[in-house]
Amino acid sequence: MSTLLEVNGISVTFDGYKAIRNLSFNIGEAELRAIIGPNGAGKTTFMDIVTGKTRPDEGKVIWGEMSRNLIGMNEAKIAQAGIGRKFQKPTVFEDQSVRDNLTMALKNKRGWSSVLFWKPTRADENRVVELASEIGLADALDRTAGELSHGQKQWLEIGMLLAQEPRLLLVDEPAAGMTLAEREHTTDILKEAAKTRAVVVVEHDMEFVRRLDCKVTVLHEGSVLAEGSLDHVTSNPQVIEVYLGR
Ligand SMILES: Nc1ncnc2c1ncn2[C@@H]1O[C@H](COP(=O)(O)OP(=O)(O)OP(=O)(O)O)[C@@H](O)[C@H]1O
Repeated sequence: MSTLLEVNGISVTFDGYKAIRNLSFNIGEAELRAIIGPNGAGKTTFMDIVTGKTRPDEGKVIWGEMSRNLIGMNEAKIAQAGIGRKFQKPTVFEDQSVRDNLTMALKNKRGWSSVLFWKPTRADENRVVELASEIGLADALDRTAGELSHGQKQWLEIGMLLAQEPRLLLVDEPAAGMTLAEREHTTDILKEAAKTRAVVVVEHDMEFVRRLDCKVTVLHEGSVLAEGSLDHVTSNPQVIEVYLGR
């Protein structure tokens, strides 16, 4: 598998505290990866660095075939380069229908210049239906987003991000606040999405991570402590000590 994202020697200090210490690891094209680690391990800061929200003191984030360094690029440029981020809380337009939310996400993909005069084509309408079915909301297209359950809102937001066709999707704690059935469906959506793009999931819920059935990176004190299958990392004595033993 070729590398899509390479985090190379990243360090970040907040008020004298080194939150990220010489962090290095790679994400492949069309890879599903889980990132776990105890509170304060640096998971959110890692996503903030990749998306341009936080600038590291040292290191590079190398992206794509052209090996562009993302450090120093602003958040909008990084999003345009193909990196989407799903925050923990869903941020859908509550007063709009599922269809309109997905349509707006397609519209955003076209950029600001075309936004004013943009009208969805038949192909766009079909894409909206396709996206709704990918996220399990085909029957809810005309429902108002505000009426959806928490899990459904999360899926809608994932659909809105997929509408923008990112090559890398970063997802922050998708399982939080979901029922078991919702968590299972979320796993399916993320696994399916990762067939055609890289998906990186930060998650505390171990059962959810097990169902993702993918390579796991364990962070601790801002560095990679272990990497491999969930069984491999959870049998590592250091991981047990710093993370699972708590
Ligand atoms: N803006 C900031 N200013 C000061 N310290 C920060 C800032 N952001 C993060 N930190 C510190 O950096 C460390 C890493 O935090 P981070 O939020 O990345 O961890 P995390 O692994 O996402 O934790 P959690 O699982 O609790 O979300 C923590 O010690 C945190 O307190």
